[in-house]
Amino acid sequence: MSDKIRIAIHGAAGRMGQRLIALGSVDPALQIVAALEHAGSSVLGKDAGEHAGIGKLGVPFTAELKEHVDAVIDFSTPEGAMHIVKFCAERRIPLVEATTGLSTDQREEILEAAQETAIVQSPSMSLAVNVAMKLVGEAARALKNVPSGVDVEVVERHHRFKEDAPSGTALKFGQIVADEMGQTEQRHGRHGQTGQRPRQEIGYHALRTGDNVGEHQIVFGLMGETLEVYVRGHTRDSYAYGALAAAKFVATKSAGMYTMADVLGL
Ligand SMILES: NC(=O)C1=CN([C@@H]2O[C@H](COP(=O)(O)OP(=O)(O)OC[C@H]3O[C@@H](n4cnc5c(N)ncnc54)[C@H](OP(=O)(O)O)[C@@H]3O)[C@@H](O)[C@H]2O)C=CC1
Ligand SMILES: O=C(O)C1=N[C@H](C(=O)O)C[C@H](O)C1
Repeated sequence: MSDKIRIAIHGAAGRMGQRLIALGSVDPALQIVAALEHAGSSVLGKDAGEHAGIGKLGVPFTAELKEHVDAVIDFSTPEGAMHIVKFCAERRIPLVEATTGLSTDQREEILEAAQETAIVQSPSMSLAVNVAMKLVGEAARALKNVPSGVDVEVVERHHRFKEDAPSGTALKFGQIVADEMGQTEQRHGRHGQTGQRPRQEIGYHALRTGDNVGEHQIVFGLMGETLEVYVRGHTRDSYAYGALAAAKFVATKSAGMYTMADVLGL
């Protein structure tokens, strides 16, 4: 019996799924044993390695997980995510949950599932983004009492295929700021006779252009100067490597909710 960590990828035919198949299959600590897709997918039965452009892997796309696995990684859709969260919670299978665009209720359900199994959840598995989250928290803490006020806006850029806006990462950056500075409102874009900017809001601006794999710019605007934290992905592999590290981390953990800061030791 191999001592490799056995993983399944959910949403395995997608943009992220393909990179996880490609990178996971050459990681000596891991074995990809299942490539999961939804029951209506046109790829069912096809080889996941061939679909990912790495040649035959011997792992066909399936709609149901039958194999024993040590962890599942989910990059799919909110509906897909809720399906696999329930599945993993019922069977106590550790889960890496990366899908964004989740509703408040769905996030609540994931928290409840973490009472049954170990879950690493983050809107970004990237090392640079998670370090940027620390920096943004630090900046918000340092600036929260500036007497003339600080305006915070989050600008994010992603590819034209992205289905949710603003990105889960942008919302997380905003949450980190609000937890420190106390803003109570979200403003999504501006148009027309908006009036002066209220203090208590965080502005979000979502650009969708070309094949951009993800950029986030957190702007702290003061009177007389501006501080910006900017983090830019060059390739989806930055998210995929983080998710594979999270799978190794979560595979041996007991039930609970974990973050990428836990995985990365930040
Ligand atoms: N946390 C992070 O670091 C990152 C998170 N993401 C998030 O991951 C998610 C996926 O992104 P991306 O790979 O670009 O998207 P894609 O649309 O390329 O991939 C999603 C895949 O999931 C499949 N799918 C759809 N519904 C279900 C279902 N019910 N069950 C199982 N699979 C399903 C899709 O199939 P079909 O095409 O047939 O619908 C597709 O193959 C998004 O929410 C994105 O925001 C992305 C990058 C990084
Ligand atoms: O859809 C994407 O591509 C990405 N989605 C995540 C998000 O919504 O924050 C993470 C990353 O920026 C790429």
